[in-house]
Amino acid sequence: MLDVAVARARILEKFSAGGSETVSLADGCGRVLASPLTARLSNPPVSISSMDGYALKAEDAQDGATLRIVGEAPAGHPSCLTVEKGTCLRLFTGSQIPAGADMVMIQENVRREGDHATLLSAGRVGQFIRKEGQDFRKGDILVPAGKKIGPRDIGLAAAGGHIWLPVSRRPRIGVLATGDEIVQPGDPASPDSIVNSGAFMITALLKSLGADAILLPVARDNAESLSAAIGQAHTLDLLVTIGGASVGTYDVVRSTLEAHGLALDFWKIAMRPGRPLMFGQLGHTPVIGLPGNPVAALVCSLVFVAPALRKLLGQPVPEEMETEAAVLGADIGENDQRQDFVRCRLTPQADGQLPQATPFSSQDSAQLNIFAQSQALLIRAPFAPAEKAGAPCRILRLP
Ligand SMILES: Nc1nc2c(c(=O)[nH]1)N[C@H]1C(S)=C(S)[C@@H](COP(=O)(O)OP(=O)(O)OC[C@H]3O[C@@H](n4cnc5c(N)ncnc54)[C@H](O)[C@@H]3O)O[C@H]1N2
Ligand code: MOO
Repeated sequence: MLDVAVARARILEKFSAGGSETVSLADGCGRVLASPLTARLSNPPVSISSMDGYALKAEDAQDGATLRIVGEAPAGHPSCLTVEKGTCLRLFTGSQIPAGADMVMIQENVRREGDHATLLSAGRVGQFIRKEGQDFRKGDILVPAGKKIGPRDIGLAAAGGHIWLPVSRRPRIGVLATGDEIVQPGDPASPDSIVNSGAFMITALLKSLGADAILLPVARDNAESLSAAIGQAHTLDLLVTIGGASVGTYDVVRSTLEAHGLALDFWKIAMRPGRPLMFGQLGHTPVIGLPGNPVAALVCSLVFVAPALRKLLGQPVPEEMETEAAVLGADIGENDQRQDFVRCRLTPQADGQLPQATPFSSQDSAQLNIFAQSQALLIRAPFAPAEKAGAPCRILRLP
């Protein structure tokens, strides 16, 4: 059986960035930036006041000094007056700093009588001035390519003068559940049916990561039904199938795909859960066959499908899975030949200490309730020895 890291590398080498498109700033949140976003203007574009008060020369800013007020400049209405020695200009938060002034005295520290202002404190050069380009300068890179755009990036892009954003096209990923026993959520329950939790869960994950994930109609365990679904594969960047990949008589996914020309790369890997994982290429479309057990399907999606999607989106993908350090919260037995992804609870520890990862007692790959309560997967290498509580370990946080 293939090693997990080798299987991951074999999958990832078949994926590269898809195309890009332009969306409006208002539609950009959650998309992945396709090329770096450069400031088209400086922020602030000129030096402005950060307080309501008076612009003056720092050399005049002595406690008790009285200055003549030469005019007023509300924000958005700059004054053409120059602040000379012995004078000041009334301004407000966001007002442009007038020529000649090099500081702002906050109005709480000024007593105004008619057109004269008496300073109630001293001041210094630059006080309460937001300098031109203090936030960023024209030409600065504001958001790097490959970043998933968040609300703060939208604000930055707006301030930088952008109304259109270059983003990666959303990869089209078809999610195909298979099985005669599979019914859709909400369908009348029968004792011999299993609800299609898998495809809904995988579609939700892929959408949250930026894909145009398409929930395909459930295919039955026969070549005709599967063939109908597979016929759409050429319109997809990736086809993900769920179930029917094992060794049972009715596990016909692989044979049907092969009859349609699937070039099988591998089938079965040394992973728990996830042993029957399959990967191949159907024409131009890669196909990842996930195991039917829903926990196995999602764990495999995190390890293999999510990084493939990142590559399609043009995002950097580290060569190795990104795991975190933790300590075991309980003793654990030795592992067999499969790399284990153990559902566990994470207990935060005091500052500076690693979280404790405690495995759930049941690790059945069909148990969604325990899976939903898990915060991480404890990763155990093939043939890892038994370990005691407190021993260092590696975890993969669950989304
Ligand atoms: N003799 C063997 N039996 C099995 C082996 C094996 O090596 N030898 N492997 C086991 C492992 S590990 C897994 S995982 C499963 C996976 O098998 P399949 O990928 O063929 O999946 P199915 O048999 O179709 O389904 C397994 C299980 O999951 C349910 N299922 C399927 N699709 C969904 C869905 N979309 N949503 C929710 N649940 C789903 C299905 O009803 C079955 O109960 O095989 C073991 N057997
Ligand atoms: O490894 Mo199968 O993938 O759940 O139990």
